[in-house]
Amino acid sequence: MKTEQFSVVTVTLNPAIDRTVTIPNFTAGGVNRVETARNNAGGKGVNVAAMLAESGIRVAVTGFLGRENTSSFEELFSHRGIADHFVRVAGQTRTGIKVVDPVLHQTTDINFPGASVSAADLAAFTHRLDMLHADCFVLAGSLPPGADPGIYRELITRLRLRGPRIVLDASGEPLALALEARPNLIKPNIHELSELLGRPLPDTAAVVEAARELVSRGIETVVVSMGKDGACFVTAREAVVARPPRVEVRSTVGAGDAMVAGLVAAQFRQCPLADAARLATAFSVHALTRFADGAADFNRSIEALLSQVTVSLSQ
Ligand SMILES: Nc1ncnc2c1ncn2[C@@H]1O[C@H](COP(=O)(O)OP(=O)(O)O)[C@@H](O)[C@H]1O
Ligand SMILES: O=P(O)(O)OC[C@H]1O[C@](O)(COP(=O)(O)O)[C@@H](O)[C@@H]1O
Repeated sequence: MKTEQFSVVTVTLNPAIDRTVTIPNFTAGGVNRVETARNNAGGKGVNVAAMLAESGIRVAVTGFLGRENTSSFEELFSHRGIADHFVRVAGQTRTGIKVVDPVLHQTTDINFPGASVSAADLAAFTHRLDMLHADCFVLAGSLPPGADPGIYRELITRLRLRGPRIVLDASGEPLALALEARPNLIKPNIHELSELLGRPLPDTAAVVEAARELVSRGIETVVVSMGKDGACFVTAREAVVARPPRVEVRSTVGAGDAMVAGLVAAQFRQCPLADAARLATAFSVHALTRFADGAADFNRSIEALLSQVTVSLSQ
């Protein structure tokens, strides 16, 4: 395989098919009846790539796909013009259940661990990654069984030699270890950041302070998403908070991934932090207000949402 150049490469080591079921008044411990059900190819880096492709950015995807159920992924990639560099491995890509409750307005995620990857699979993936060149790499999501928790740290160190920007969306031990390799941008949600630092983050001021702590450890940009309360965007020079408008949420699945996609798109526009916060939030709100089937005119939808986001400076 010869080397190929892209604007963005997203890495999803543990992709997932999202089976979204709509259940009005979903009750844990009770009998629940499904109103509608649908399957979408997903996983963090896949969702980021799908949105970037919609916005017109040339993107490739890699990671591991179980060779027994690739069709929904292949359809998505060919439909969106995404270059498919996933390594095929034995077995099936996991399917996760997303319960959307249109009455109680909440989404319940049931995520599975995923199929194991072997040492040979990991070697094939590293070889594939070496062939892919991009201005920006996005490493996102949980790890499949068989991958070392330090894998993001190692991948960042390896990619760093080639000089791209590196965005990481991870949690738990893989995130903690990866920080040592200093990705350019991370986007934990408030729960992931609280777990990382081992303390509660009761308000926005506490979140900004925690993000500054990570900036002081050498991460250029730390973005902390806080669900309906918006997100904090923090660099060494400034901190801003972006609040989404009140919208009718169809599903929160992929809202964080959309924010990552918006942050990457903002890098290509060379936006100041406040504009990047506005754009990233508009991407998230776009994802919240429709199911993952693509908008008739993605860029027009984003433009319309930009003015509805409230951005303010933080202390
Ligand atoms: N219920 C909601 N109402 C309005 N905006 C939301 C809602 N949930 C998420 N968002 C928007 O999506 C962004 C990312 O969502 P969040 O749930 O924090 O990410 P993650 O999926 O990574 O946990 C938020 O910063 C916010 O702008
Ligand atoms: O890799 P993880 O952490 O198990 O997450 C996978 C899940 O996250 C998603 O990418 C959605 O993530 P967000 O809701 O955080 O944006 C789903 O498509 C997928 O099922």
